Amino acid sequence: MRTSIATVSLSGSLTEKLTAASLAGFDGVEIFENDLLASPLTPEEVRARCADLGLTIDLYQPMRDVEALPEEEFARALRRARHKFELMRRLGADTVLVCSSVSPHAVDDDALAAEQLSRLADLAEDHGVRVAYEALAWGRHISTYDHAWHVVESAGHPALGTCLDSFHILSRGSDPKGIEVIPGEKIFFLQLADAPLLAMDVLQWSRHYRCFPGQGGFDVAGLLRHVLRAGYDGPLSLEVFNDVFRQSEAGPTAVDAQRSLLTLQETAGLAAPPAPAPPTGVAFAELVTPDAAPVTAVLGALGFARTARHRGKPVDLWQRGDARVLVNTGPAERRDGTRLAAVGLESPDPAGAAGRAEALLAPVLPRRRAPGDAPLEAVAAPDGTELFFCATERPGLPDWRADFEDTGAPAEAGAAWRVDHLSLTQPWHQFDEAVLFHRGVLGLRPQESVDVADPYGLLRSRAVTTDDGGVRIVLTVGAAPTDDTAHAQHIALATDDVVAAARRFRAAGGPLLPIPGNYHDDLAARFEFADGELETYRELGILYDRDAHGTFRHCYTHTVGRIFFELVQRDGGYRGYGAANAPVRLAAQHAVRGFTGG
Ligand SMILES: O=C(O)c1ccc(O)c(O)c1
Ligand SMILES: [Mg+2]
Repeated sequence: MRTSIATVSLSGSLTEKLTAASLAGFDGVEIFENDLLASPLTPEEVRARCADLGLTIDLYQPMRDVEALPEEEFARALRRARHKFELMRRLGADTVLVCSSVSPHAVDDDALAAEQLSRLADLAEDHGVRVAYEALAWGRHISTYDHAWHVVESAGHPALGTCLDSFHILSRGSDPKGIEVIPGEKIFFLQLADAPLLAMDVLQWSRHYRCFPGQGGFDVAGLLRHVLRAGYDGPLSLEVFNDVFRQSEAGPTAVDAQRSLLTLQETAGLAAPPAPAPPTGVAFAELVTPDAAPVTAVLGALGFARTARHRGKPVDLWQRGDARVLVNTGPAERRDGTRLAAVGLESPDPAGAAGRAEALLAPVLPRRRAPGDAPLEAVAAPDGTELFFCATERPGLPDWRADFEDTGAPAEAGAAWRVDHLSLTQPWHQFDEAVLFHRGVLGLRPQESVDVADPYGLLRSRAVTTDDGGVRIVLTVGAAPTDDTAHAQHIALATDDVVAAARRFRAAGGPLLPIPGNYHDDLAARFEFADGELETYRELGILYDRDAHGTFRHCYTHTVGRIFFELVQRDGGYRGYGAANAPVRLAAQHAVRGFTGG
């Protein structure tokens, strides 16, 4: 179907918004009145610009406080409307959005509302314009879509139809099934937006927290199915009021928006991009560093061995069990200190996964291959992390390790070792985009969003995972960009004996993050432990958590550059990440930062 986006969803001048929408592949736009008023372009120039960019103007909006008014006030509304219809002729826009009245003078009288909307539609018809009437969730007397439709239906005017907006419908908990009784040709326009599930005033929620479908908690695809069953065949248009998107660059936001519509259409059965081929595990995590010594000292103390070296690049493979860490000291990588630059995702179908990623507008990375290197498909995540789709020991697929030569160093025993999860800090303005990217492009499932108190800020964290936990990526955001502790990334390593792993690390000279005694005192109050168990945790700085499924024990290494490691032991199918312990961990990291340095 045709795709459209409201200019209010993007940042910048009208020209910047239109350019971004066009580059991201939208077919049309809804022009917001404020964007036009603030533009130096004449309506004719806006029309020409849109035509040059291959965009149609699908909607002009909004007109407010038109219906169910005392006659004098309605006369003033008609006067305004006449001006706007004339303007729309200059723009070449044929549909205007009218929001349900919020005026204190509006009366609770459906017959009057229908009569006045009908008179407005008469005037619109004379100008070749159609009126799409939308119930605002906070409308004074008309605030639900079925009520708005009832008024439109009783007006019975050919130039009057309704505009459905998923936010207004779903935020009020209305049942979208009722949309199916509306004749498709009377749905003049469809606006789509998602939102996180928040308990707050609906106007504030709408004006500040909307997000693109797939980023929040509404079943927008379910609503779309009802709209399609009604016979709607107009554009799918995104109308997203969001404080963060208003501050972000329009170009990437528009791509994020288009990706949202692509996955939404897939879910609703309207499009079939290459099917998701979710990763089954983490093949490797790649660190880049100007100086390998500090981080390889940590890996060595954790029991990793340098088992192989890349044949053509300064990249070492460090391994313990199925946990693999690449340490890259390439010259291009010397600037930012030690950081996690790439993730190898174990894929049953690397080419298929890359094909889907490309279809969903993920930037495909140039293959940095030397002749003879195994083919590696890679895309960039929104935060710049390179994601490689690769295969380890899969019959019929090239093995990424073919590019590495064994060092002969024996890997330490530890069959149970693997990457449990990766925690990746997102740029503050790309959190929702990152969630949608990992869900849509990689086929991971977003979990609940969690707030974590940091002594100097508040972090938001959301895991995206495969159902079996083979891949777990924790996306985090928050605190000031200058806060190094909140912006560290980490690699969590699963072991079946965290106590032994912690002791080994410490015996090898690796400092474990010290945890305050108050924390362990509190654990004693919350849980019962076997004799000596708590004392061991206290001694090693091991944190503890329990959920309905099992238990979680974890501890932390010191930080090198932007990276630290976590050792975790999950028992009994524990599903979380120890979020309850994260504030203590963050405070402890702030406390040691002064003398262990970055
Ligand atoms: O917040 C508003 O006023 C507003 C205006 C126009 C819309 O289409 C809408 O959904 C909300
Ligand atoms: Mg709307």
